[in-house]
Amino acid sequence: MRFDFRATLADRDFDVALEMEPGQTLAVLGPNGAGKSTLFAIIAGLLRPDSGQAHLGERTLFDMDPSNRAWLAPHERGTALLAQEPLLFPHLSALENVAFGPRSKGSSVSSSRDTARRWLAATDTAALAARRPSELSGGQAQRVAVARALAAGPDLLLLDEPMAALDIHAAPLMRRLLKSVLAQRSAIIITHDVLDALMLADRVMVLEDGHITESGNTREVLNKPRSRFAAGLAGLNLLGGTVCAEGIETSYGLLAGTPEGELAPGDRAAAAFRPSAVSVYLDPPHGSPRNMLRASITEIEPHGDGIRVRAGDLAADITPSALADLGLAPGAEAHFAIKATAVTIYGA
Ligand SMILES: Nc1ncnc2c1ncn2[C@@H]1O[C@H](COP(=O)(O)OP(=O)(O)OP(=O)(O)O)[C@@H](O)[C@H]1O
Repeated sequence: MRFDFRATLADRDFDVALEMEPGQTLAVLGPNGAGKSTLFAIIAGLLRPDSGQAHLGERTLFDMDPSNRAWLAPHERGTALLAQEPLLFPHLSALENVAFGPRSKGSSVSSSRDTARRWLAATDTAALAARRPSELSGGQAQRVAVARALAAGPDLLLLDEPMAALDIHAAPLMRRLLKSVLAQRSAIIITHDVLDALMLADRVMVLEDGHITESGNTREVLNKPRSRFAAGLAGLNLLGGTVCAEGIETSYGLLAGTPEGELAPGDRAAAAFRPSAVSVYLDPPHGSPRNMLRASITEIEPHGDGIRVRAGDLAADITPSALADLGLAPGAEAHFAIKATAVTIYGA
């Protein structure tokens, strides 16, 4: 179902507009306090915005315009919210939890239970039907919660970090389950995980300080991020600057790279490159490559099997033995070499 939404909420500095085509899954990414939960609360009818309106298919979820005011209660909206924690009714069995939605929509007891059994089967939890939530593992309870959300037949599914509370064994199972249930279904998923965005979403939207800073096709945004936040998620360095004849002039120095799309001198652009493509030297090496940026080291931290060296917005991945050889420490001036072939430059 088509969904359009626009809302402002002054005391949270929230101002967001978005549109979704039927069957699309949108991933919402953003740092803590960006407004992701606020977005869901307004869509689900738990929070009133100051202005704006939203439509889901033919239904007006809310319209804050005084001349046209409309407000649907949460249970009338056709939305279902799946929280980080499963939030199942503790006194009901898994089957009764899942049957609750259809039952409260007026289905008979037996037909609600049939629907519940179907969704328990679809979420691979049929064998757990008689158990209470306290008798389920975290992963099992979250799968039952997915069944409960879907059994209500929502037109828009809201998933708030559904993998966050799961351990490393349960998360891949849940991801696979969501991949199958989200196909052809309108859904918005809040996530901090780039893998979820890539596997589950058609589009991503980056929310920062209550405003959208970037949105678009998932692969495109992660391959060519324009916001620092998306670049961080994609594991890329992102430096902004101005296009010049040799490449891009950044605050760290000139960077040559491969331009993508039409770029003219003077245009604002971004340069993206992997930290693994950056080498660190205390003294500029002889026969130095073209891209040599000078910066002061701000942090040194473990990263996977290696070491990540940061200098402001620049990150380089080096080996522990290189760190020992170089004797790097925060505060030291260093030279960061980046092969031009590893740098992509595109319009910002
Ligand atoms: N109940 C509340 N009353 C007033 N302000 C709130 C309330 N909840 C959140 N805020 C504020 O609204 C802004 C957005 O918060 P929100 O919880 O929507 O962010 P979020 O992106 O979901 O963050 P997180 O990733 O930490 O869950 C923040 O400035 C936050 O302090």
